[in-house]
Amino acid sequence: MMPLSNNQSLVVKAPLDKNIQVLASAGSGKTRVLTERVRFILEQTKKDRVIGLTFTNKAAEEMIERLSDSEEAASRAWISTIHSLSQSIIEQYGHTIGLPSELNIYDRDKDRMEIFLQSLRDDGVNIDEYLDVPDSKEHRNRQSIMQKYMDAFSTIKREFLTEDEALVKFGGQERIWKIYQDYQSALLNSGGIDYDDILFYGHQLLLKYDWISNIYRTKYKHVCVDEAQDLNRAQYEFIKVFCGQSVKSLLMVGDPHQMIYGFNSSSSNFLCKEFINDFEPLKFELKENYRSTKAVISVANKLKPNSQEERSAALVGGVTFNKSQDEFEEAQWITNQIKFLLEMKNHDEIEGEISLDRMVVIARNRFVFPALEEKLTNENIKYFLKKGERLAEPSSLFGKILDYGLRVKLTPKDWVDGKKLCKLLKISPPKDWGDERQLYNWSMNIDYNSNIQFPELQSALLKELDNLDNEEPKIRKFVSTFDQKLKSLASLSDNDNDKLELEMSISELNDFKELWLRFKMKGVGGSLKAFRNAMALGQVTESRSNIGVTLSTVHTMKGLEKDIVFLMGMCEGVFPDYRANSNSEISEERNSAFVAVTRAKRWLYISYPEKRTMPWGDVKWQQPSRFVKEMQ
Ligand SMILES: Nc1ncnc2c1ncn2[C@@H]1O[C@H](COP(=O)(O)OP(=O)(O)OP(=O)(O)O)[C@@H](O)[C@H]1O
Repeated sequence: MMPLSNNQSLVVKAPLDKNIQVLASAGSGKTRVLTERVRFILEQTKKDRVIGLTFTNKAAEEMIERLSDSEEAASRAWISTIHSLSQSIIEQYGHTIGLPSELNIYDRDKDRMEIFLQSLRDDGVNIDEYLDVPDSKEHRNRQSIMQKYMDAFSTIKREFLTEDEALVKFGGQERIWKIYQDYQSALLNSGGIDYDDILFYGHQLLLKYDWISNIYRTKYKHVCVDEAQDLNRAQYEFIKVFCGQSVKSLLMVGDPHQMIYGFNSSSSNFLCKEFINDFEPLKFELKENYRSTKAVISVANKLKPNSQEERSAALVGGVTFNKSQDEFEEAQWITNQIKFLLEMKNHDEIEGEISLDRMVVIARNRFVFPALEEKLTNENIKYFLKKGERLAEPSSLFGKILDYGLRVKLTPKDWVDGKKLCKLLKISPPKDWGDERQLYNWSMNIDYNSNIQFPELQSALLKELDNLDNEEPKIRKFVSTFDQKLKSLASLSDNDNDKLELEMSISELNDFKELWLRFKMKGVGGSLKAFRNAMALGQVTESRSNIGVTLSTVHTMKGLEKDIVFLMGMCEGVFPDYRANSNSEISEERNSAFVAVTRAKRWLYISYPEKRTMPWGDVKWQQPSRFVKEMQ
């Protein structure tokens, strides 16, 4: 491995009892410095433990991978996302503030909405009548009002707003606080919490009970935070109270130019201002870009003047711009470039053979990709869409029953999933929720003559789910039983619809098995509850090897790099997004463009179409993105 630069080394070897701020540009080796710092702390001390905090599970895995050769790291370093750390605190001590001992995390937006609507009904609000308007425009309008409430609840939790602050922020709506509190109680009454609550309650526990925080503070003397430009109030306050007065070694690394989660209430102020005021850290800057060629750095610097310094040994590289008539011609152009590069095979600037796995096509959002996907498929070029950490919704009836059934089994009070299940099974929902044997009862109530697909199979599925041991579920056996059942049904069936349903069911059962195996490999537990929560927190998303050229949104490519980057669909309205109007929103779009560009190690191709077909069929003229104009 290349040695650390002098500046990187200064950070890694800084005194162990000091807080440290590192402002570092794209490709300057942040992740590298962070992992080497963890290694250094472990080497220099005999017993000290370190916590490394990241935003995504992928980033945590990347760090664990880089430290995998260190035995000390295995026993004395805990690398985790901020949410996972908080979740484990809640699991241990949540009962002290009245949280259920078995946590159910409502990870789907529409489930949270259902709980919100129920809390309004309980309050005597006739919300169903309100939402049931025939005019479709008005209907959407009212739904979006409800969504605004949900967003407000998230903001209250992410920004730790008090009642008064919430009142100011949401324009003097006097009832907002009461409505919010009712939603919170409704969540707890359904046996669960939502994603934002994880940090909210974790913070509350650490703040209220010194004895709990001291357990962690005594154990972990060093805390290292990656991508700290993306912290929001809840995350920052959580870290702050986690460290308290006794942790004297808090390292925060970040790049203000790459702050792209403003919609999550993130702000680089936490790294750049509050951290300085609260922790008085030593300050370091890393500007040299070790990743990219001169050509890429020069374009990045046009978007963000003086953000990057060229390393003296940087290669020349290349940036190409292309204007196409429409998105189909653009897709053709990219496909041609890919073929040309593959035929070239070798080039001095690329280590090893030029192959599809060295390439990524990045766009502002995933709706830009269809034309390209079609072209790549026609030309037999393998590709895959890079997924975020959220799991896809199941689409077969079997997959849905498996998913909702598991949730209800673990949280019998979870009426949200319970009701969905009853609807699918065409049985009437119970009056009271909480019966431990609900699934078994429902399996007996299914009417085999009703028109649900494969009622006997679904009934058997509920029974087997009910049978699973919570602590030591025999998932392999469960999966193989249903795999056989589904395959034998498929061999008997001659109805196309049924065959399609069975095919999807088999594939979703397989996904379930893969998730389980991945979960088991992680060694974070073996119970069904731990499994479900790992799914909710995105800790077990796809491990399947991805083959071909990567298609990714900017946000999913954060922190990663490829030799060859295509940046497509660069029109005004797409990138920057048409919803970005204020200065701060546009500046965040610029950060996103900067992140996209700086993923490139060697060559960058930037393209835009002059016309695009809208989802409703119209063809619309496009303006090239202002960012393209700046970069050209
Ligand atoms: N001292 C060094 N010498 C040579 N290469 C280095 C050095 N430090 C880092 N690199 C390489 O530079 C690239 C960028 O490093 P890394 O991913 O750690 O940067 P980063 O600052 O986290 O990037 P970003 O914020 O843009 O995602 C990697 O390929 C890494 O191996």
